[in-house]
Amino acid sequence: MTCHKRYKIKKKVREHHRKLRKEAKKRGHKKPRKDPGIPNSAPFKETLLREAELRKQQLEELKQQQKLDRQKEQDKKRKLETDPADEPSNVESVEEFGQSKPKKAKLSKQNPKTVHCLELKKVIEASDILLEVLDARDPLGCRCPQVEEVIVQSGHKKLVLVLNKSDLIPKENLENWLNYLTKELPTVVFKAFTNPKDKRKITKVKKKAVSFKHKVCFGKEGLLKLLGGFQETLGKPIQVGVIGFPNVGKSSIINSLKQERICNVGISMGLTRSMQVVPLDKQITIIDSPCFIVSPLNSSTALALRSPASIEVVKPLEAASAILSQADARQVVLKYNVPNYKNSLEFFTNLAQRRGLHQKGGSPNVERAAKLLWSEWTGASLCYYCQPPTLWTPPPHFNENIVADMKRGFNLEELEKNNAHNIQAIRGPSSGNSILFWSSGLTNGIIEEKDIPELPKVMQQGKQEEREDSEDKERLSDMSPIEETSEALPEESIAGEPSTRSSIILDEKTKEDDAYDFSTDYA
Ligand SMILES: Nc1nc2c(ncn2[C@@H]2O[C@H](COP(=O)(O)OP(=O)(O)OP(=O)(O)O)[C@@H](O)[C@H]2O)c(=O)[nH]1
Repeated sequence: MTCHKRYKIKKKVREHHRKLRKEAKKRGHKKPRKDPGIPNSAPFKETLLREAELRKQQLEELKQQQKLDRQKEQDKKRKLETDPADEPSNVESVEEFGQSKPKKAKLSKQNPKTVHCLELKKVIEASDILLEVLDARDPLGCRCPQVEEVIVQSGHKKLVLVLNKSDLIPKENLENWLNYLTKELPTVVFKAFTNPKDKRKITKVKKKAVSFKHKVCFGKEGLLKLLGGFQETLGKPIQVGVIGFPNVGKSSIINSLKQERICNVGISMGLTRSMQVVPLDKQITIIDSPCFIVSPLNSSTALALRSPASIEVVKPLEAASAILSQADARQVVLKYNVPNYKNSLEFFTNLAQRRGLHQKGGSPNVERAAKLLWSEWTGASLCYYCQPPTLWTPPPHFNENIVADMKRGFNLEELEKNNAHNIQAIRGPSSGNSILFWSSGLTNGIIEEKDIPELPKVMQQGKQEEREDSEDKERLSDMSPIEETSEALPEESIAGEPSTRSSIILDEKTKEDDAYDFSTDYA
């Protein structure tokens, strides 16, 4: 927005408020007095604030309940009005990437978990090699035994582990994990290209200037050589599927390999919703996939860290408390610069005060503090690490024959050399600067649509509306990807669009500014 337009709006708003005040004065209304809150000198201020916070939460829960009840009633009414035959009952078969708009619209009407499962199965089916991407901060927690079992049972597919985000863990820890994982499967140490301006809002003009050519990424050559070598032994073009839990960096790896912003990347979990085919060269094609669906039977920490927020309902306070319970309290206190805590509520109260997260009246906003911690632990900058188990025990779906079979056809010596070189080159944090975390182990996933638990009807409807909204956004983004995504996802920029196009859009916007009509737009 231009300054001219902004100042014009501000002026009009001031005038409008002045007018309202004048009218209220004429009618004899006085401004209600502001609540000064609890004075600092009051005894038990903390307890009182916490009680107030609890009361507010209860009130919100009540409101939520009422909203759900209202939705239930509306749902009933709608059901009576519409023809039940119109409802999507059976799962439609998903078309290939590049599917037509009406088919996309049909997909969006399905349970998103079903769509994820279908797309994932398609990716597994279409691939010769599957790259299971693991967040180096919790590699075991990013492995899904159910998906691995399907790949092993297929008999002829290869599984390779990619230890991504290796810049976020200490070097010794990275070495230990590499030693542990290579006992089982070929493992590649990787650090994908990430946008340094991840957390800031980037202007559209700056965004297009970001080039991949000079950005730091480790493990690309090693991975390409590994895939190239395998392709040569096979003697035919290969398809490589990239799979994993949300936010582990699947799309970032593809972008790094391609040196282009070809896939959507972002801090929000579950961004990729359908498979995307990216040809690397004539011989190798990479396929991006939506994330695994987490089984509700997992521990609450696994659910908090691995559930895509776009399709799962997770309460921030519960999720953050679960994460906190498995982190080293001493290091957490040092990292967040808060006093020692006895329970998670006390920690979040302290954190909210420390970060200036207050509600009206001055009470600490515990909910926002919990959200902040949760987003940091699922995001892309917090350094934490887990220790690998002391003894290597193969998962039940692996035996020695399978391990040997999975390694056949790869040049493992070259891979080892590349990994050693990358470990030396990657600058990770020291163990004092990162937080020790106790992993919950392998995370169970759902691969068959029939295993997906049914959502309560009311929630289905809520999610349906959300999806329709995002479908509309998608349609808009088809017209101008950079424009749209910059507003939806300020944290991370998205796939490449010819730079001229965004500048045209900017020009058009600037022209529009002068044509702004306050009386229609503000009213
Ligand atoms: N520090 C660091 N951050 C990374 C790395 N790789 C990816 N990220 C960040 O992790 C976040 C998630 O990356 P994505 O590539 O969108 O992850 P994804 O697995 O495709 O996510 P979904 O589409 O949600 O399944 C982004 O903010 C990336 O910038 C890495 O090697 N190091």
